[in-house]
Amino acid sequence: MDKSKVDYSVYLVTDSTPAILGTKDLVRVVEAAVRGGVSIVQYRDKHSDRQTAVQTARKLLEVTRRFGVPLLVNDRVDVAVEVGCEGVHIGQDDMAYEEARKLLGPDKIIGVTASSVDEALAACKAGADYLGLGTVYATPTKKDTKSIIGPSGIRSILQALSSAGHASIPTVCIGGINARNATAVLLESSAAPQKSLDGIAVVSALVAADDPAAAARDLLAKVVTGRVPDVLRAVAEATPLSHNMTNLVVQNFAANVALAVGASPIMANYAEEAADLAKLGGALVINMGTVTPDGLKNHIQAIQAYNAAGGPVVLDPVGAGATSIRRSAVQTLLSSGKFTIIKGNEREIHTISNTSSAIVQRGVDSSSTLSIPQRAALAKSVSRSTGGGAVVVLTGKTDIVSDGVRTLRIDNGHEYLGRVTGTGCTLGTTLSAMVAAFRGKKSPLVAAVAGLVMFEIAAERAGVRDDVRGPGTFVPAFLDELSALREETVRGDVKWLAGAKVEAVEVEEE
Ligand SMILES: Nc1ncnc2c1ncn2[C@@H]1O[C@H](COP(=O)(O)OP(=O)(O)OP(=O)(O)O)[C@@H](O)[C@H]1O
Ligand SMILES: Cc1ncsc1CCO
Repeated sequence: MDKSKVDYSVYLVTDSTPAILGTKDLVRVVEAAVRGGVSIVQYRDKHSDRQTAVQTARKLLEVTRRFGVPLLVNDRVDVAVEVGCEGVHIGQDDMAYEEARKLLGPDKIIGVTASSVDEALAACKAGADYLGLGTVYATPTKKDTKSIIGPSGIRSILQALSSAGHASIPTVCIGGINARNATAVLLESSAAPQKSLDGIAVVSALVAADDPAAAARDLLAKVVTGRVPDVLRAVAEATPLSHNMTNLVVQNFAANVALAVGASPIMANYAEEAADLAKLGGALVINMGTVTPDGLKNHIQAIQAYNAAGGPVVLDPVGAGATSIRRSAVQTLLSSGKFTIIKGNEREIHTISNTSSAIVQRGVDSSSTLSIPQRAALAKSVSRSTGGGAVVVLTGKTDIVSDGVRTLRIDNGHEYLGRVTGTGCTLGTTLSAMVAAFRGKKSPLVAAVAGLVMFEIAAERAGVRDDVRGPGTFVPAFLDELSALREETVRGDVKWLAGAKVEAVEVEEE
């Protein structure tokens, strides 16, 4: 397991006590929660004897390995060593970091709890792989007021970490976090410049839940939404290059949208330039809207240049189902390299899908519209079928975003977006800015959701303005609102985010 790729978004800490677990089976609860969106599990059991702890850890490991998420053991390093799980979490009173590292070796994850700036800095210095910051709020089991630091304590620690050069250490907050307070904690702590939380750790919000999978989905949507300001701030800070190889219709609109969201656009269709441009830390948009044989050759060369430089590539297969040329062009593009995001409407994404998928075969002919569960299954299966694990964004009145594991729906937007040409294309440009600026954070899914939420809430705000009387007056108002959302977010005013309609959706395994 590559430690740098661990996703800390929704971090489940188990509790086997009857007061929290009740009479349920812990392994089943964990399995349901992981299916719902938990990205990392910590087995915490202060009471069982060693043999029981080893047995339970083995059962949990069987579940977490099946879903590809890491399992850590709280405190009991010997149990972690015996079962060979991905690492441990240690508190300030538990075995010292150095001793744990000696027993586990360099490749295992060691997380450390920190309740103060000093503890956090010491843990970073020792070499901890991530920090659990808290206790945020008192809980029935943790009333020790000394360690209760609230969201403002979290923010102070994050600020100190970033000033001390530890901005890249992953952090989760822990202690009394649940679906009701998660958004507030994430937004308040993300007011710290440069550094915000990577996730939330929860105990009873999942272990005591009647439906742990639904509770995990709910938390996942909140964590992803709570990270939107991070992405927008990263764009504002980096002003990343958005290199567009796009269609003839949207050149000017796309360049203006790039500027409004905080990126630096260049419309450059000559692929010989791509190797140089790829070195500038931006992202490439490949839009097939006005495909030509020459354009296709340039697209392939540019995709390969960005792949070689490790730069993100957004594919927009415009009109992919409309002609046989486009059908084969999109296949040529897909086989020519890797994509970070593939964005298209239902017909386009369906065209590039592997139509052996039962869900797709049942639902689609040229005129049909898929239900939300079918669209979610389609996005997920297309993401899985692209070997590199591209995030698939399926647009429409409801947008679906899937990274092949987690699938979310976004219900924001305004009908004027469907009455102006090129909104899909300029959304592609927006997404390129987001993935370019957020690439160090390794979460193109979060970047994609941020782009969608910003784009669509800007459209909602523009759509209700008094000076907007139709699609014509909508376009300039939309540019204004995109720009205003960026400015508000940079100022730390994220009230607009309360209007975000993001939900995780359950997708049946095929
Ligand atoms: N009726 C609607 N209500 C709300 N949002 C919408 C509506 N129609 C489209 N959108 C939004 O508009 C954006 C573009 O999606 P759409 O599916 O229209 O793209 P497209 O067909 O590729 O567009 P184009 O070809 O014009 O570039 C998405 O963010 C989508 O959510
Ligand atoms: C109208 C049109 N034709 C080719 S691309 C494009 C822009 C919307 O996708």
